Order: sequence, then C-alpha cells, then structure tokens
Amino acid sequence: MNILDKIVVVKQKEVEERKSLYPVKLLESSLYFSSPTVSLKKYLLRPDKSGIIAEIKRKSPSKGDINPYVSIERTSIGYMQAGASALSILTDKDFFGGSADDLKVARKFNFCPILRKDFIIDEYQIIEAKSIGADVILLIAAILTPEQVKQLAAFAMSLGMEVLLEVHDEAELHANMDAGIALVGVNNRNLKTFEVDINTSKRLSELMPKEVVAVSESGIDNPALIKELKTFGYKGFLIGETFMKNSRPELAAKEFIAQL
Ligand SMILES: O=P(O)(O)OC[C@@H](O)[C@@H](O)c1c[nH]c2ccccc12
Repeated sequence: MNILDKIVVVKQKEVEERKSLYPVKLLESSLYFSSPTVSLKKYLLRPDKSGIIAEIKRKSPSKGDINPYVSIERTSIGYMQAGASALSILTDKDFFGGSADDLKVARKFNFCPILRKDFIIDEYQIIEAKSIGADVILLIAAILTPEQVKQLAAFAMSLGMEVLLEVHDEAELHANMDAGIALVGVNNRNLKTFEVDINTSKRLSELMPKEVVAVSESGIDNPALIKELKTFGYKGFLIGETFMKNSRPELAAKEFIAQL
C-alpha cells in the first residue's frame, strides 16, 4: 500500500471517531461557524502581496520531524508580518503532527485567509474546518473521485468557504475541470513517491483554464523560482519546508520574501 492509501485509511477511522466525539450540532454552535470568511483568491490577486501561502508543518512522512515544537502564535504572526498572502496550517495529527487547535491558534492571532491542510474525504471535515476558523479547504484529486470533488466543493462553497483543488498530473486536472473550482494547486511532489519536480508546475500551466487562479505547491526553495513560476502564470506559491526547517520559520520567510 502506498503512503497516500495508508493516510486515507487512517483518516476514515479518525473522521468516524471525531463524528461521535464532536457532533455536527456542537461544531455548528462555534462562533467561527457563522462568521464570514476571508477570500484566498482575492488575497492572491492583490498586487501589494507576495502570493506566498506560508505553511506550518511540524513533520511529514517524507521528511520526518521538521519543527515539532514550533510556536503557532509567533510563526503565524511573523509569516504575515514578513509579507505572506495567506497561511496554510496542517491539521492532520498522525502523519504531520498538526491539530485543529493549531489552526484555531493561527485564527485567533491573524486576519488573513487560512487554508486547512488535511486529507478531506467527508463533509464532516468541512464543517469542522469552518468551525475552527478556516477560510479555505484543500481537496486532493488523487484521493477523490471527480464526483466526490464536485460534491465536497459545492458543500464547502455553500458554507462560504473557498476550495483549493490539488492536482499532480494532466489526468487529474482534466477529470475535475467542471467542478467550478476557482483555485487550482499543482503539487510538485508526488504524494505516492514523494518525488519533487518543479517542472510539474511548468508543464500543467499550459492546461490551466485562464479563469483559474493557479498555485504552485511544494519544493519551492528559492526566490528566483517564484519569479520563474510567475512567468508561467502562477499567482500563488505554497511553501512549507523551506521556512519550517529553520528554528525561526518566520525569520526565514522574511529573508526569502525580501528577495522577491
Ligand atoms: O514543504 P514544501 O515542500 O514547501 O510543501 C508545502 C506543501 O505544498 C505540502 O506540505 C503539501 C502539498 N499538498 C499536500 C497535501 C497534504 C499534506 C501536505 C501537502
């Protein structure tokens, strides 16, 4: 079984457990559930911003521990002060060391779009995302059927949230063109093999419908790459490890963004 299949099996069990621990009614009574969301699309199109979606990721299956005891408060505030356009917070616990609480902390201290980075397979997780203050959810084409993508995307949008659809190849992009999704992320990392290739973003840029806001994800490790990806039409740049591998990720982000 590849790692992605493994994650999905664990996730299915986690979702069932959480459903019985935290019923939907309880989630819907959260203050954030009825609060307006902040648009990632708008922030990425703002000319005064870097386009960087700065990620908080404590560990990963490909790298192991990256920064397990990071301060969410200091890092999230620092990322935004450094000029990031938005935040991405890993909430998966078993494989990435994150939690719903990490996202809640980031929400408490920041007014900016926040992406819930997790493996979403069920509407319940979207209600949960909204209830902890997320503005955007990630839908990973590699773990969903086009039918599921459509349904989950429509559900998220009905709650006022945005959707970032993640694709890794031409087939995934083609299969999901009609889901009405405004933000598409090209993951340069193959989630089954962990191989990273920036050319994935360059290759898929040609097939991107022009009304879509395109985001390049993973393996972005220098400012020159961002300048290059911009010429391929990318407006968003999701960066995790390049920042997180430093003891003070927000200072690394500041130095990086200053070079753009
Ligand atoms: O740390 P990197 O190489 O900068 O990558 C960030 C982000 O793209 C990566 O964490 C990611 C992209 N898609 C995902 C799906 C699930 C978990 C994590 C991810």
